[in-house]
Amino acid sequence: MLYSKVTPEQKRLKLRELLASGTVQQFPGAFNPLSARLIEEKGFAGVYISGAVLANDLGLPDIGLTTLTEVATRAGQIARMTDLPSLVDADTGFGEPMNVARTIQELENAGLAGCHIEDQFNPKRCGHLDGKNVVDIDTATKRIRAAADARRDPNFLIMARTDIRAVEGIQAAQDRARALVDAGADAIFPEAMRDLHEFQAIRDAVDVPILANMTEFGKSDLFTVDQLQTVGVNMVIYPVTLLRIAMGAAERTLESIKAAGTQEAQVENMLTRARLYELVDYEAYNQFDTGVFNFKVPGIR
Ligand SMILES: C[C@](O)(C(=O)O)[C@H](CC(=O)O)C(=O)O
Ligand SMILES: [Mg+2]
Repeated sequence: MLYSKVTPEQKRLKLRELLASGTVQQFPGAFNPLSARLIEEKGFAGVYISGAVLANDLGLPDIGLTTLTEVATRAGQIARMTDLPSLVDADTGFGEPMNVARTIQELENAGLAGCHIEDQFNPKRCGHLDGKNVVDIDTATKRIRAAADARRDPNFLIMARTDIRAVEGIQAAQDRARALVDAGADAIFPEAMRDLHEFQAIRDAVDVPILANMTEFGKSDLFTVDQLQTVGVNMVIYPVTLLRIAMGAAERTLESIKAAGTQEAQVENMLTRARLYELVDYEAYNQFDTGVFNFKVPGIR
């Protein structure tokens, strides 16, 4: 009922354990707080909170227009719905290294288990689009050092994302990954890897956990967990999958209502009222009310 009773500290510890397990951990992207509960119920390891989803949900393109306040608020709303650890996309950290430091503390306050900070220039863009640019090594490492120094919970995961592969190639990505780890990154997100060999190259370059971004319509094939396991990936995200599916269903439903004059044909595809109530734990609220308001005190009429 209400929100998760697992504390942010416990979730961060859990994330560390998951990443140390040696098996690929799946983190689907929640597109709203309730979908985080669905992700947990279906047995996934954790929840990813995508910057693209957050921006698109507001009707904005994913080009760094969302603010720290918007991201921390929404990420906090999602994280508190689940007992699982949540990893949030903090884009380029929302400014200069000092802003990055503040970003980390706000995300800690919002109950996140960790975040990733990338080395793109602003305005940033989806890592799977062409025409990206990255900042120099000095700026990139300063962002990560500021992030690592700012956290108050040593288990809050600072993941460094590098977008350099698409600009300078896989060798540059290996070099940058090493430098980011030296600067204090706990994990590496190598963006827009072309194939499994490239994930292997990053695996060979660093000792920390690495993430695979299995976003649809991007530069990578959609590898299975078994494939990713063979190249030593620790965590896989499906960042925009649920939003794409939900919006696809919404579009088809609207067209069908328009054409048929009723939603009748779509009802079988819907989450039922009963299932929706189950997800929001409606029954527990009924019980809570009974306990609080239906008490009797002897002698009081
Ligand atoms: C992972 C990502 O950063 C996101 O915001 O979810 C995006 C996903 C996407 O646009 O498909 C990315 O840059 O890969
Ligand atoms: Mg993003």
